[in-house]
Amino acid sequence: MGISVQAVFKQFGDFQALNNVSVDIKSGGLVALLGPSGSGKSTLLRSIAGLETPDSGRIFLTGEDATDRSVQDRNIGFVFQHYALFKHMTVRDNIGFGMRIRKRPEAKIRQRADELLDLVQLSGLGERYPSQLSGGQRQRVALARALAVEPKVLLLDEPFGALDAKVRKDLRAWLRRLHDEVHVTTVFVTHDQEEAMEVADEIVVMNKGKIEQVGTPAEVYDQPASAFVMSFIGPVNVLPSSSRIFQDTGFDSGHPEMFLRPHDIVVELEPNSTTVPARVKRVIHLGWEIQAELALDDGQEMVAHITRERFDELKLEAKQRVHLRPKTAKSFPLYYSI
Ligand SMILES: Nc1ncnc2c1ncn2[C@@H]1O[C@H](COP(=O)(O)OP(=O)(O)OP(=O)(O)O)[C@@H](O)[C@H]1O
Repeated sequence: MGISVQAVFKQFGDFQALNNVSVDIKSGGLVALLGPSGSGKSTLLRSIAGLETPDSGRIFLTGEDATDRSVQDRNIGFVFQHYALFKHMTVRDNIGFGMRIRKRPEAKIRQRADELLDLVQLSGLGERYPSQLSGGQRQRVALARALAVEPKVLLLDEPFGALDAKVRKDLRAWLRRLHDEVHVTTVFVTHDQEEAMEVADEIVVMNKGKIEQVGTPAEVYDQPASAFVMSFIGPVNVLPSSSRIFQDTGFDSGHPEMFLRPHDIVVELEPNSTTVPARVKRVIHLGWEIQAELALDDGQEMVAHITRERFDELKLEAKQRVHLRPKTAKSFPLYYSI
Protein backbone atom coordinates (compact mmCIF):
# COMPACT_ATOMS: atom_id res chain seq x y z
CA MET A 1 0.00 0.00 0.00
CA GLY A 2 1.33 3.47 -0.88
CA ILE A 3 -0.53 5.42 1.79
CA SER A 4 -2.88 4.21 4.50
CA VAL A 5 -4.80 6.73 6.59
CA GLN A 6 -6.50 5.07 9.54
CA ALA A 7 -9.24 6.68 11.67
CA VAL A 8 -7.73 10.18 11.61
CA PHE A 9 -9.39 12.99 13.58
CA LYS A 10 -8.23 16.62 13.53
CA GLN A 11 -9.88 19.55 15.28
CA PHE A 12 -9.07 23.28 15.01
CA GLY A 13 -10.71 24.94 18.04
CA ASP A 14 -14.33 23.74 17.94
CA PHE A 15 -14.11 22.88 14.26
CA GLN A 16 -13.80 19.22 13.30
CA ALA A 17 -11.66 19.43 10.13
CA LEU A 18 -11.18 15.63 9.84
CA ASN A 19 -13.78 13.37 11.36
CA ASN A 20 -12.71 9.71 11.42
CA VAL A 21 -11.04 9.62 8.01
CA SER A 22 -9.74 6.29 6.72
CA VAL A 23 -8.49 5.73 3.19
CA ASP A 24 -6.00 3.47 1.42
CA ILE A 25 -4.08 4.68 -1.61
CA LYS A 26 -2.36 2.10 -3.80
CA SER A 27 1.37 2.32 -4.59
CA GLY A 28 1.83 4.11 -7.87
CA GLY A 29 -1.72 5.51 -7.87
CA LEU A 30 -2.75 9.01 -8.93
CA VAL A 31 -5.51 10.05 -6.58
CA ALA A 32 -7.55 13.25 -6.29
CA LEU A 33 -8.94 14.59 -3.01
CA LEU A 34 -12.08 16.35 -4.21
CA GLY A 35 -14.57 18.38 -2.21
CA PRO A 36 -15.92 21.86 -1.57
CA SER A 37 -13.99 24.55 0.28
CA GLY A 38 -13.53 23.66 3.94
CA SER A 39 -14.23 19.94 3.48
CA GLY A 40 -10.82 18.98 4.90
CA LYS A 41 -8.86 18.13 1.73
CA SER A 42 -5.81 20.24 2.55
CA THR A 43 -5.86 19.17 6.18
CA LEU A 44 -5.78 15.51 5.07
CA LEU A 45 -2.97 16.18 2.58
CA ARG A 46 -0.99 18.14 5.16
CA SER A 47 -1.50 15.35 7.71
CA ILE A 48 -0.06 12.83 5.23
CA ALA A 49 2.88 15.19 4.70
CA GLY A 50 3.47 15.65 8.43
CA LEU A 51 2.65 19.37 8.29
CA GLU A 52 -0.35 18.76 10.60
CA THR A 53 -0.45 16.34 13.51
CA PRO A 54 -3.68 14.35 13.78
CA ASP A 55 -5.41 14.40 17.19
CA SER A 56 -5.78 10.63 16.83
CA GLY A 57 -5.41 7.95 14.15
CA ARG A 58 -2.41 6.62 12.25
CA ILE A 59 -0.80 7.34 8.88
CA PHE A 60 1.28 4.68 7.11
CA LEU A 61 3.57 5.49 4.18
CA THR A 62 4.72 2.52 2.07
CA GLY A 63 3.81 0.13 4.87
CA GLU A 64 5.57 1.98 7.70
CA ASP A 65 3.89 3.90 10.48
CA ALA A 66 4.87 7.53 9.78
CA THR A 67 2.49 9.18 12.28
CA ASP A 68 5.24 10.31 14.63
CA ARG A 69 7.85 11.05 11.96
CA SER A 70 8.90 14.58 11.06
CA VAL A 71 8.21 16.04 7.61
CA GLN A 72 11.89 15.59 6.68
CA ASP A 73 11.85 11.89 7.58
CA ARG A 74 8.78 11.06 5.51
CA ASN A 75 10.47 11.28 2.11
CA ILE A 76 7.64 13.12 0.41
CA GLY A 77 7.59 15.71 -2.37
CA PHE A 78 5.19 18.62 -1.87
CA VAL A 79 3.93 21.23 -4.36
CA PHE A 80 1.70 24.09 -3.26
CA GLN A 81 -0.69 26.27 -5.23
CA HIS A 82 1.60 29.29 -5.05
CA TYR A 83 4.98 28.67 -6.55
CA ALA A 84 7.51 28.37 -3.80
CA LEU A 85 10.58 28.58 -6.03
CA PHE A 86 13.67 30.39 -4.79
CA LYS A 87 13.67 33.63 -6.77
CA HIS A 88 17.42 34.22 -6.57
CA MET A 89 18.27 30.74 -7.90
CA THR A 90 18.21 29.52 -11.49
CA VAL A 91 15.76 26.83 -12.51
CA ARG A 92 18.58 24.28 -12.46
CA ASP A 93 19.63 25.29 -8.92
CA ASN A 94 16.04 25.20 -7.74
CA ILE A 95 15.72 21.64 -9.01
CA GLY A 96 19.07 20.67 -7.49
CA PHE A 97 18.39 22.31 -4.12
CA GLY A 98 17.14 19.23 -2.24
CA MET A 99 19.92 17.06 -3.64
CA ARG A 100 22.55 19.65 -2.64
CA ILE A 101 21.17 19.73 0.93
CA ARG A 102 21.55 15.95 0.96
CA LYS A 103 25.16 16.42 -0.20
CA ARG A 104 24.84 14.41 -3.41
CA PRO A 105 27.90 14.71 -5.74
CA GLU A 106 27.75 17.73 -8.10
CA ALA A 107 28.01 15.60 -11.26
CA LYS A 108 25.05 13.52 -10.12
CA ILE A 109 23.02 16.65 -9.31
CA ARG A 110 23.73 18.04 -12.77
CA GLN A 111 22.77 14.82 -14.50
CA ARG A 112 19.53 14.45 -12.50
CA ALA A 113 18.60 18.11 -13.08
CA ASP A 114 19.05 17.55 -16.84
CA GLU A 115 16.85 14.44 -16.73
CA LEU A 116 14.17 16.31 -14.79
CA LEU A 117 14.28 19.35 -17.07
CA ASP A 118 13.68 16.96 -19.91
CA LEU A 119 10.87 15.19 -18.05
CA VAL A 120 9.02 18.45 -17.35
CA GLN A 121 9.70 19.65 -20.90
CA LEU A 122 11.85 22.60 -19.92
CA SER A 123 15.18 21.55 -21.43
CA GLY A 124 17.15 24.63 -22.35
CA LEU A 125 15.57 26.80 -19.64
CA GLY A 126 17.82 25.61 -16.79
CA GLU A 127 19.78 28.88 -16.58
CA ARG A 128 16.70 31.10 -16.35
CA TYR A 129 15.39 32.61 -13.13
CA PRO A 130 11.79 31.96 -11.96
CA SER A 131 10.78 35.53 -12.90
CA GLN A 132 11.65 34.70 -16.53
CA LEU A 133 9.13 31.83 -16.67
CA SER A 134 5.35 31.67 -17.15
CA GLY A 135 3.14 30.48 -14.27
CA GLY A 136 2.69 27.06 -15.85
CA GLN A 137 6.44 26.68 -16.38
CA ARG A 138 7.10 27.61 -12.74
CA GLN A 139 4.72 24.93 -11.52
CA ARG A 140 6.52 22.39 -13.72
CA VAL A 141 9.82 23.45 -12.12
CA ALA A 142 8.20 23.05 -8.68
CA LEU A 143 7.19 19.51 -9.67
CA ALA A 144 10.68 18.74 -10.96
CA ARG A 145 12.13 20.03 -7.70
CA ALA A 146 9.75 17.86 -5.69
CA LEU A 147 10.67 14.80 -7.77
CA ALA A 148 14.43 15.44 -7.60
CA VAL A 149 14.91 13.72 -4.26
CA GLU A 150 12.98 10.64 -5.47
CA PRO A 151 10.15 10.89 -2.96
CA LYS A 152 8.08 7.85 -2.02
CA VAL A 153 4.98 10.00 -2.25
CA LEU A 154 4.16 13.19 -4.17
CA LEU A 155 1.57 15.53 -2.63
CA LEU A 156 0.11 18.41 -4.63
CA ASP A 157 -2.17 21.03 -3.05
CA GLU A 158 -4.21 22.66 -5.83
CA PRO A 159 -1.04 22.75 -7.96
CA PHE A 160 -2.73 24.51 -10.88
CA GLY A 161 -5.20 26.59 -8.84
CA ALA A 162 -3.53 29.93 -9.51
CA LEU A 163 -3.22 29.47 -13.28
CA ASP A 164 -5.60 30.54 -16.02
CA ALA A 165 -8.07 28.05 -17.47
CA LYS A 166 -6.16 27.20 -20.66
CA VAL A 167 -2.80 26.62 -18.93
CA ARG A 168 -4.58 24.65 -16.26
CA LYS A 169 -6.12 22.35 -18.82
CA ASP A 170 -2.77 21.77 -20.55
CA LEU A 171 -1.06 21.02 -17.24
CA ARG A 172 -3.70 18.47 -16.26
CA ALA A 173 -2.97 16.39 -19.35
CA TRP A 174 0.73 16.93 -18.74
CA LEU A 175 0.50 15.72 -15.10
CA ARG A 176 -1.30 12.58 -16.27
CA ARG A 177 1.46 11.82 -18.79
CA LEU A 178 4.19 12.65 -16.27
CA HIS A 179 2.66 10.23 -13.79
CA ASP A 180 2.48 7.51 -16.44
CA GLU A 181 6.26 7.92 -16.79
CA VAL A 182 7.34 8.17 -13.16
CA HIS A 183 4.62 6.15 -11.36
CA VAL A 184 5.24 7.77 -7.98
CA THR A 185 2.24 7.50 -5.64
CA THR A 186 0.61 10.92 -6.08
CA VAL A 187 -2.22 12.63 -4.20
CA PHE A 188 -3.53 15.99 -5.38
CA VAL A 189 -6.13 18.30 -3.91
CA THR A 190 -8.71 19.96 -6.11
CA HIS A 191 -12.17 21.43 -5.75
CA ASP A 192 -12.70 21.11 -9.51
CA GLN A 193 -14.56 17.92 -10.36
CA GLU A 194 -13.60 18.10 -14.02
CA GLU A 195 -9.91 18.26 -13.06
CA ALA A 196 -10.30 15.26 -10.74
CA MET A 197 -12.16 13.25 -13.40
CA GLU A 198 -9.62 14.05 -16.09
CA VAL A 199 -6.43 13.39 -14.15
CA ALA A 200 -7.04 10.83 -11.41
CA ASP A 201 -7.25 7.02 -11.39
CA GLU A 202 -9.28 7.29 -8.22
CA ILE A 203 -11.22 10.10 -6.55
CA VAL A 204 -11.71 10.53 -2.81
CA VAL A 205 -14.80 12.70 -2.39
CA MET A 206 -14.79 14.68 0.87
CA ASN A 207 -17.52 16.64 2.61
CA LYS A 208 -17.50 18.23 6.07
CA GLY A 209 -14.38 16.41 7.25
CA LYS A 210 -15.57 12.97 6.15
CA ILE A 211 -15.03 10.78 3.11
CA GLU A 212 -18.26 10.31 1.18
CA GLN A 213 -16.93 7.92 -1.46
CA VAL A 214 -13.74 6.52 -2.96
CA GLY A 215 -13.93 5.29 -6.53
CA THR A 216 -12.79 5.62 -10.11
CA PRO A 217 -14.10 8.67 -11.99
CA ALA A 218 -16.70 6.44 -13.69
CA GLU A 219 -17.82 4.93 -10.37
CA VAL A 220 -18.33 8.21 -8.55
CA TYR A 221 -20.21 9.61 -11.54
CA ASP A 222 -22.35 6.58 -12.42
CA GLN A 223 -22.80 5.04 -8.97
CA PRO A 224 -22.66 7.94 -6.51
CA ALA A 225 -22.80 6.68 -2.93
CA SER A 226 -24.74 9.66 -1.62
CA ALA A 227 -26.86 12.61 -2.60
CA PHE A 228 -23.87 14.82 -1.87
CA VAL A 229 -21.64 12.97 -4.36
CA MET A 230 -24.33 13.00 -7.03
CA SER A 231 -24.84 16.75 -6.60
CA PHE A 232 -21.17 17.62 -6.39
CA ILE A 233 -19.96 15.56 -9.34
CA GLY A 234 -21.70 16.62 -12.52
CA PRO A 235 -24.88 18.59 -13.10
CA VAL A 236 -28.13 17.30 -11.64
CA ASN A 237 -31.81 18.25 -11.27
CA VAL A 238 -33.01 17.66 -7.71
CA LEU A 239 -36.78 17.23 -7.94
CA PRO A 240 -39.59 16.11 -5.63
CA SER A 241 -40.38 12.46 -6.29
CA SER A 242 -44.04 13.49 -6.39
CA SER A 243 -43.31 15.24 -9.71
CA ARG A 244 -45.23 13.87 -12.69
CA ILE A 245 -41.97 13.16 -14.50
CA PHE A 246 -41.48 10.30 -12.03
CA GLN A 247 -45.06 9.46 -11.07
CA ASP A 248 -46.29 9.10 -14.65
CA THR A 249 -43.21 7.30 -15.92
CA GLY A 250 -42.74 4.57 -13.31
CA PHE A 251 -39.80 6.13 -11.42
CA ASP A 252 -41.34 6.73 -8.00
CA SER A 253 -38.75 5.76 -5.34
CA GLY A 254 -40.51 6.29 -2.05
CA HIS A 255 -37.85 8.86 -1.06
CA PRO A 256 -38.79 12.54 -1.02
CA GLU A 257 -36.27 13.65 -3.63
CA MET A 258 -35.07 12.30 -6.95
CA PHE A 259 -31.81 13.11 -8.73
CA LEU A 260 -31.98 13.34 -12.49
CA ARG A 261 -28.95 14.14 -14.65
CA PRO A 262 -29.72 16.63 -17.45
CA HIS A 263 -28.48 14.15 -20.08
CA ASP A 264 -30.81 11.46 -18.69
CA ILE A 265 -33.93 13.39 -19.78
CA VAL A 266 -35.21 12.13 -23.12
CA VAL A 267 -37.00 14.85 -25.10
CA GLU A 268 -39.64 13.72 -27.66
CA LEU A 269 -41.95 15.67 -29.95
CA GLU A 270 -44.82 13.17 -29.71
CA PRO A 271 -46.36 11.85 -26.48
CA ASN A 272 -46.52 8.18 -25.56
CA SER A 273 -47.49 6.17 -22.48
CA THR A 274 -44.13 6.85 -20.77
CA THR A 275 -43.85 10.60 -21.31
CA VAL A 276 -45.08 13.73 -19.56
CA PRO A 277 -45.84 16.99 -21.38
CA ALA A 278 -43.63 20.04 -20.92
CA ARG A 279 -42.80 23.34 -22.53
CA VAL A 280 -39.41 24.67 -23.62
CA LYS A 281 -38.55 27.87 -21.74
CA ARG A 282 -35.12 28.61 -23.13
CA VAL A 283 -32.49 27.00 -25.34
CA ILE A 284 -28.80 27.61 -24.64
CA HIS A 285 -26.01 26.50 -26.97
CA LEU A 286 -23.09 25.14 -24.98
CA GLY A 287 -20.99 24.17 -28.00
CA TRP A 288 -21.19 20.42 -28.57
CA GLU A 289 -24.22 20.16 -26.32
CA ILE A 290 -27.50 22.04 -26.07
CA GLN A 291 -29.10 22.95 -22.75
CA ALA A 292 -32.89 23.13 -22.75
CA GLU A 293 -34.69 24.71 -19.81
CA LEU A 294 -38.04 22.98 -19.51
CA ALA A 295 -41.21 23.36 -17.42
CA LEU A 296 -43.81 20.68 -16.77
CA ASP A 297 -47.46 21.76 -16.89
CA ASP A 298 -47.53 21.95 -13.06
CA GLY A 299 -44.69 24.50 -13.18
CA GLN A 300 -41.88 22.13 -12.14
CA GLU A 301 -38.72 23.26 -13.91
CA MET A 302 -35.71 21.22 -14.98
CA VAL A 303 -32.74 21.32 -17.31
CA ALA A 304 -32.03 18.80 -20.06
CA HIS A 305 -28.83 18.40 -22.08
CA ILE A 306 -29.16 17.03 -25.58
CA THR A 307 -26.65 16.44 -28.33
CA ARG A 308 -26.43 18.81 -31.26
CA GLU A 309 -27.52 15.99 -33.55
CA ARG A 310 -30.70 15.37 -31.53
CA PHE A 311 -31.29 19.11 -31.30
CA ASP A 312 -31.16 19.38 -35.08
CA GLU A 313 -33.78 16.61 -35.32
CA LEU A 314 -36.06 18.20 -32.72
CA LYS A 315 -35.50 21.82 -33.83
CA LEU A 316 -36.30 23.00 -30.30
CA GLU A 317 -37.24 26.59 -29.63
CA ALA A 318 -38.73 28.58 -26.77
CA LYS A 319 -42.43 27.93 -26.00
CA GLN A 320 -42.42 24.68 -27.99
CA ARG A 321 -44.47 21.74 -26.65
CA VAL A 322 -42.38 18.63 -25.89
CA HIS A 323 -42.74 15.33 -24.04
CA LEU A 324 -40.23 14.07 -21.49
CA ARG A 325 -39.16 10.77 -20.04
CA PRO A 326 -36.32 10.04 -17.60
CA LYS A 327 -33.85 7.47 -18.90
CA THR A 328 -32.73 6.81 -15.35
CA ALA A 329 -32.95 8.61 -11.99
CA LYS A 330 -31.56 8.04 -8.52
CA SER A 331 -32.72 8.56 -4.99
CA PHE A 332 -30.95 8.35 -1.65
CA PRO A 333 -32.31 7.68 1.81
CA LEU A 334 -30.78 10.86 3.23
CA TYR A 335 -30.22 14.11 1.42
CA TYR A 336 -27.55 16.48 2.70
CA SER A 337 -27.58 19.82 0.97
CA ILE A 338 -24.16 21.18 -0.05
N1 LIG B 1 -4.40 25.89 11.10
C1 LIG B 1 -5.72 26.04 11.16
N2 LIG B 1 -6.30 26.68 12.19
C2 LIG B 1 -7.63 26.82 12.29
N3 LIG B 1 -8.51 26.36 11.35
C3 LIG B 1 -8.00 25.71 10.31
C4 LIG B 1 -6.59 25.53 10.14
N4 LIG B 1 -6.37 24.83 8.99
C5 LIG B 1 -7.60 24.61 8.46
N5 LIG B 1 -8.56 25.13 9.24
C6 LIG B 1 -10.02 25.06 8.98
O1 LIG B 1 -10.35 23.72 8.72
C7 LIG B 1 -11.32 23.65 7.66
C8 LIG B 1 -10.84 22.69 6.62
O2 LIG B 1 -9.76 23.29 5.95
P1 LIG B 1 -9.03 22.62 4.72
O3 LIG B 1 -8.02 23.62 4.25
O4 LIG B 1 -8.58 21.27 5.06
O5 LIG B 1 -10.22 22.52 3.69
P2 LIG B 1 -10.16 22.33 2.13
O6 LIG B 1 -11.17 21.28 1.83
O7 LIG B 1 -8.77 22.08 1.70
O8 LIG B 1 -10.70 23.71 1.64
P3 LIG B 1 -10.07 24.75 0.59
O9 LIG B 1 -10.38 24.17 -0.76
O10 LIG B 1 -10.84 26.01 0.88
O11 LIG B 1 -8.61 24.86 0.90
C9 LIG B 1 -11.52 25.06 7.15
O12 LIG B 1 -12.75 25.54 7.65
C10 LIG B 1 -10.37 25.85 7.74
O13 LIG B 1 -10.75 27.16 8.05
